[in-house]
Amino acid sequence: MDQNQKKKAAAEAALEFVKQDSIVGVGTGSTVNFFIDALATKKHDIAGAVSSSDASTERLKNLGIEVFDMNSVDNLDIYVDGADEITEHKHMIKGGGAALTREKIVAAVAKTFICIIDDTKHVPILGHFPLPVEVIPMARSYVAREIVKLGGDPAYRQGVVTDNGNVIIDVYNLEILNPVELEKKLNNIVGVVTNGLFADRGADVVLTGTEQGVIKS
Ligand SMILES: O=C[C@H](O)[C@H](O)[C@H](O)COP(=O)(O)O
Repeated sequence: MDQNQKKKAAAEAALEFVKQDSIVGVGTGSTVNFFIDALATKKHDIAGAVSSSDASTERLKNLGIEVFDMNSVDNLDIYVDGADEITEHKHMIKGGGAALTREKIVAAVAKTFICIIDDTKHVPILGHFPLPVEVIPMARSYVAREIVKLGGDPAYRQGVVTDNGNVIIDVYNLEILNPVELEKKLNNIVGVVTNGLFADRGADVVLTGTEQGVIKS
């Protein structure tokens, strides 16, 4: 079974959490694309979706799923999204696809965060995957200098503009022993919109696609 088959299996397993007539929070990325395709098979059973990126919105609409404005939704049962890394404490690094800020907003509103991944995403300590930080463009150099003070190696993600019109700094060479604390410290730097640590609000349910099938934790 290859990585894509594992992602697809995890994504399809998330369907069991989708409640009748509900609005579903939808993340971004290759694993979520499998979820959106699966969700389309239930489109007449749900009220619609809220989306964390222009890319997911387009895919949802193309498959006939109504996408609501986030400001018109005051609560969500579930948010389904992938991750770039996840620990046994369900802390994550996200934002490999630059969608971290909208992902964090939708996740914040949802009661249950369901993380769908293949088994390569599990790590003992976060930080091997470079940590994405979304930054207001004029603050880019300042934020990079502040990140160096925190012990990271910042790299500007060339050519990438987020859906919010900002830039991404990827932080290399971090061994993140206290993700909740680092998440707060990075968010305190002026010019940072948000960072890709999802630790203060991590996942609630993890569905991992493996050779042996989907494991729920
Ligand atoms: O910005 C992108 C998101 O945080 C994705 O959820 C994350 O990068 C995982 O993506 P994929 O499912 O493609 O591995």
